[in-house]
Amino acid sequence: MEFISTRGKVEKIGFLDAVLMGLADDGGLLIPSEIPQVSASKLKEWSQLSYQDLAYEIFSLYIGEEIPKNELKQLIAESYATFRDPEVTPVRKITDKLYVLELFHGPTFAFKDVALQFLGNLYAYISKKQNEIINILGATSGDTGASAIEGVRGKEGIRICILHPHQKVSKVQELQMTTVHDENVMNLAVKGTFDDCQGMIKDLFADTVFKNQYHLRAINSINFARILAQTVYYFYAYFKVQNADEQKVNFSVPTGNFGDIFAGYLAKRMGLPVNKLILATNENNILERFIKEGVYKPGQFHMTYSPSMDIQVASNFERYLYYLLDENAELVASLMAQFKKEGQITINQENLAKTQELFAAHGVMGAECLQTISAYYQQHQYLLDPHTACGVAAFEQCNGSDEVCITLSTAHPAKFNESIERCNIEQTYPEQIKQLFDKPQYQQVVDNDQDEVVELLKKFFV
Ligand SMILES: N[C@@H](CCOP(=O)(O)O)C(=O)O
Repeated sequence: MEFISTRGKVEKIGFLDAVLMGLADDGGLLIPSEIPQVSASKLKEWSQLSYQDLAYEIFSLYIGEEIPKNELKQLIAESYATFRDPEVTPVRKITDKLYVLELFHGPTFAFKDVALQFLGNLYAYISKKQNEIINILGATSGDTGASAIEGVRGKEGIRICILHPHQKVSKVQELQMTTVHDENVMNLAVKGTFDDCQGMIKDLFADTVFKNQYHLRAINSINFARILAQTVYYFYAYFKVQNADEQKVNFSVPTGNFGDIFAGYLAKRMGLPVNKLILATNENNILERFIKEGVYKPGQFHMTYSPSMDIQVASNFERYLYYLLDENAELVASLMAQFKKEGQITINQENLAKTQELFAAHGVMGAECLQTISAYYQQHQYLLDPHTACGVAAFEQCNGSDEVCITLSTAHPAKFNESIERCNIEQTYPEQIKQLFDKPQYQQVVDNDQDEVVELLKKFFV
């Protein structure tokens, strides 16, 4: 399998090089040169597999011979041995129409662990095998940071710096990142928004001289390995809910950076018979507006009950755009340049219709989010975190009467007690989260200033 850039200006590279490159050197995003196709008979075989065996089958399609079979199996086994549920990502039936795919059984109680436990181990593997320096630079609106740090903390040959928006993540998210006092970890709290943090790291990755000199590696979903690992649970969950009366299966996906839902899109393109992808978001609803109106244009930033989705510019939108525009890299490059200059992309009616055939969207406002948490707690004794609540509210808006829906539960409610308390629900923290409150924090608060960040990175990355 070879990888190319959405902007068409990068030579084809293999999987491991794509992982190391992170953001494509031409500023685009890496994607497989062809999407592997999975036949109906293969899907039937796969439906019987454990999570780990399924991950092995799917990863192999993209990794080929680059990692020997036994070593890949070992990497997968280690990555999912840290999960608290033997199924890794179990599916719970809530009603006849609604299933919840619990993605929060990993070390940091968020879906990011599913990919980042693997990517952390993969980086350690590459560092050892190829003697590569791995200096990770990432941006987070709360979950990715903690999960990436947990994935690589203490690992030899790896350093990690995470930028998060100061005081714009939940207390537990902040503690998960900043109570880590390992020598290879640096947390920068930027006085700005997640978009500022993501903008900064994207600029630094696009500066190929700086990137290569400091061996910058990505853990955000700009890295294709993240997307790949996240496709696995779409297959796994689909197989769990396939029903006797063969109702269509939708997925409702809380999303900010378009990465998780893009993984679902990729699964569908590989041959998984997903019906509709329901995009759930909050007041920061650029993606909802794109799906409903065909205009991609950042709006006003809002702090919400679901801070991980407080994002205006969604990284993976470019990957979708590439496929929507029939893999026309030149057109993608010119539209992205236009976006940089004019701050907006508008697609034509034909492409809007294509988008709406596959996606539905609902931006869930604060009151609706809290109402959904309360209602599901009272009626089904199931406590949703605020992001999952947005997913469930979007399911209620967008699911058809002859369809079932799997909502991705992206995080454990204990990560967002600020919102849960507003519903007058008292929850018990898992022990790992309770302990965080007694630990000292290590972070540097910095201005929203790229030069200041660069100076700190130069000292930290060797
Ligand atoms: N919601 C994310 C933002 C970063 O997204 P990613 O999928 O590109 O890592 C977070 O919680 O940090």
